[in-house]
Amino acid sequence: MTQTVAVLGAGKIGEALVSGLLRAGQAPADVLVTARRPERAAELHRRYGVEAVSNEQAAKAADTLILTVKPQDMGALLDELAPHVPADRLVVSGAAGVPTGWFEQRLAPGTPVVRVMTNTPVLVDEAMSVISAGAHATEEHLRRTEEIFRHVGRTVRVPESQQDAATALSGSGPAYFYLLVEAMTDAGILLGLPRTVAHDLIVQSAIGASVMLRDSGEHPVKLREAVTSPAGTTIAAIRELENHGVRAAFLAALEAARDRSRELAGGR
Ligand SMILES: NC(=O)C1=CN([C@@H]2O[C@H](COP(=O)(O)OP(=O)(O)OC[C@H]3O[C@@H](n4cnc5c(N)ncnc54)[C@H](O)[C@@H]3O)[C@@H](O)[C@H]2O)C=CC1
Ligand SMILES: O=C(O)[C@@H]1CCC=N1
Repeated sequence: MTQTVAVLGAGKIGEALVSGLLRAGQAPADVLVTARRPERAAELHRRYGVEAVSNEQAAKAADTLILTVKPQDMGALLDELAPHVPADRLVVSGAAGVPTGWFEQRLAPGTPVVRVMTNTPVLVDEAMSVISAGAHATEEHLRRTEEIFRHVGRTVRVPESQQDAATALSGSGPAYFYLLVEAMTDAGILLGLPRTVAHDLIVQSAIGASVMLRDSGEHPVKLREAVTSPAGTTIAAIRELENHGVRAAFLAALEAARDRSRELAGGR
C-alpha cells in the first residue's frame, strides 16, 4: 500500500479510517488529512503524525481521496476540490445518500468514484462497509477501496441502487442496537435492578448474542427458539413485543431511514 491516501473532512469516521490505515502499515507520510478547524488539524497531526493540508493540496497530492464530510457539506467541498482533482484519481465518498453520479457531474470527465457506507464500529475495527462502483470505477478501484476499509471491519459490494437500503440497515444500524440496550436497561430499573447491574447484564447479553449470530451459522429464528422455553419467560416477553408491534415498527423505521437517505441526495 504505497499510494497516498487523503481523508478530507476528518471527523469521527474520517479519523477512524486514518487510524485503521496506519495500523494496517500505511506510513504516516502517505496519509494526508484535511479539517475545517486548524485546532482539529493540529490534533490529528499530533495524534497520528499525518500531515494536515488544505483540500486543494490534498486533491493535487493524493492518489485516493476519501470524502468524509456530512452530506450537507459536500457541495461546498466539491466546489473547492473539483478544479484540482486530476481525472486519474480515485474519489471515495463516505457520505449518506449522495449518489456517485452527483460527484461525476462535478469532477473531470471519467474520474472514478466509489461510494461507501460504513458505520461507527469502524472505531473498533468492526465496521460494516458497503461499497458500490460509480460509472467510471473499475475492479481495480473497488479493490483499492476494499483494501482501505477491510482493515477496519468487513466489506461487501452491492449495486448502487441498494445503497440507501444499506444506509438504513448497517449505516444507521448501530443506533438501533444502542436504543434497544437503553430501553432494556430502563426495564431493568423498572424491575428493581441497580442501573450499573442492568447495563452490564444487557451489554454482555448483546455481545454474547452477537457472537452467536456471527459464528454459529444458525438462523436467528433457531437461536431465538433455543432461548424460548414452553410456557417460559421468553415467550411471555415476546408476546408483549409482538402486541406492541415491534416487528412492524422496525419495518417502518428502516423504510423511513431508507427514504431519508434518498432525500439527502437532493439536500446539498
Ligand atoms: N456517523 C455515522 O454513524 C456515519 C456517518 N456516515 C457518513 O460519514 C460522513 C461523516 O460523518 P461523521 O464522521 O459522523 O461526521 P463529523 O461531523 O464527525 O465529521 C465531518 C468533518 O468534516 C469537517 N468538514 C466539513 N466541511 C469541510 C470542508 N469543506 N473541509 C474540510 N473539513 C470539512 C467537519 O468539520 C467535521 O470534522 C457523513 O457524510 C455521514 O453521512 C456514514 C456512516 C455512518
Ligand atoms: O444518520 C445519518 O445520517 C448517518 C448516516 C448513517 C449513519 N449516520
